Amino acid sequence: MFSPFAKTFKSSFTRITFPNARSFSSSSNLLHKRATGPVIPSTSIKVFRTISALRQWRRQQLLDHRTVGLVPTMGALHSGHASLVRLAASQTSLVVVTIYVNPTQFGVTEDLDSYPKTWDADCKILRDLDRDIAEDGANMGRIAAVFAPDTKEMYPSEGNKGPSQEIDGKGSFVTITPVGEKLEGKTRPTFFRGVATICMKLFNIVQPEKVFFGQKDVQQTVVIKKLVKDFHLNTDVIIGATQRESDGLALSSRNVYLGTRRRNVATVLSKALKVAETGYLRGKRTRDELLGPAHELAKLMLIEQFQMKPEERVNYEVDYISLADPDTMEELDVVDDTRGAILSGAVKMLPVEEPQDGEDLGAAGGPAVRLIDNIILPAAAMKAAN
Ligand SMILES: Nc1ncnc2c1ncn2[C@@H]1O[C@H](COP(=O)(O)OP(=O)(O)OP(=O)(O)O)[C@@H](O)[C@H]1O
Ligand SMILES: CC(C)(CO)[C@@H](O)C(=O)[O-]
Ligand code: BAL
Repeated sequence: MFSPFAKTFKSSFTRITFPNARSFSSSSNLLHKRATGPVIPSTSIKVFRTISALRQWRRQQLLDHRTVGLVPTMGALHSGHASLVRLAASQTSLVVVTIYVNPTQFGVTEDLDSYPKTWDADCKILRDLDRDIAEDGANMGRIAAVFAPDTKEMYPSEGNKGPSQEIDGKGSFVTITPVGEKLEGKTRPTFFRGVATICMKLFNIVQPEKVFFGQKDVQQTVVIKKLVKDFHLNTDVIIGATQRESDGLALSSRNVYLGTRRRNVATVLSKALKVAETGYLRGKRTRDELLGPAHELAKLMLIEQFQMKPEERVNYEVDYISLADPDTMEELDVVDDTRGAILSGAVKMLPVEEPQDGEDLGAAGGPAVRLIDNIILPAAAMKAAN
């Protein structure tokens, strides 16, 4: 494990048509065809589809003493991903971005099949981003490679049927408990098993000096830190700040499912968390003092919606709003000033009622969308030594 070298990949580039969202990859076959070659056109960014090809490249970089920063993604790239790539380029010589929609982190009833796949747009984003990075003299590195394997490459023992997505499915899995069973793990019981498993594979293949993850998926960062610590993986975990729309909504690939009506209300979660954060900054420390106003805000916003006509309103369910320990994600009754806490939440935006003719319902017809977000409550500054 974590032996110095690894392999290659192939990707399927499944094309999905989104009837109501910006079109993703359907038209630009030119870039698509070119991008299946060894580099993204007009760049030096290599495209690896097999583990063996990637390992061969990685071996040379090791011999040349170049550091590698890994940014794992599921594609459908946005400015949140771009910020992680920039961060990686500021700290390592060669940035490797992985684009792989990992089936084992999706439950059997979740959106694996409709998950946005935007290969052409992703290549353009990486091309432009790499140019920007090159122009900024402060950077240490560039985007060196994209690793976009297919599922046969990543789950070699599972053949054509692919790995199990069932809760009690058999296979070679990594589990990180109890943290992976709480919060997101409660609603998505196979999620962190899938994430830990695919990240273990990616870390073994790419052998990065540093790995970069977004704060937006805060529980994922806790799981990854534990994976690295408990399996003695030789890499540093670096967390990048959550990137947001101007109204506070955290960027997320799944936001394309929202459509206009729900997009306007999707700020409910970030607003609720902000209310709790304000309480903390004003000196409140107990669970009730912090989370009470957050739940109240979410309730009031929903009441407002239900005063509207069905064809105008939006419905949502708060899955959880949590106040948890920053290392274990155990729920807290009171925040310990010396440790701070993680405020996090999940809201399910339900499909709109009475969709109107020509209404922008969002990608894939506007299914239910699970939004997650969080805010770190910092440990109080230590008093000056007395
Ligand atoms: N708004 C954001 N700010 C910073 N990092 C982000 C943001 N959104 C995603 N990331 C990070 O990008 C990496 C890849 O995430 P992923 O490809 O799943 O995108 P996503 O937008 O989180 O998608 P999804 O909608 O499926 O949750 C993860 O480390 C994730 O935390
Ligand atoms: C880390 C990750 C790329 C693993 O598939 C995914 O969970 C994500 O995009 O956050
Ligand atoms: N960013 C998290 C990936 C997922 O929800 O599957």
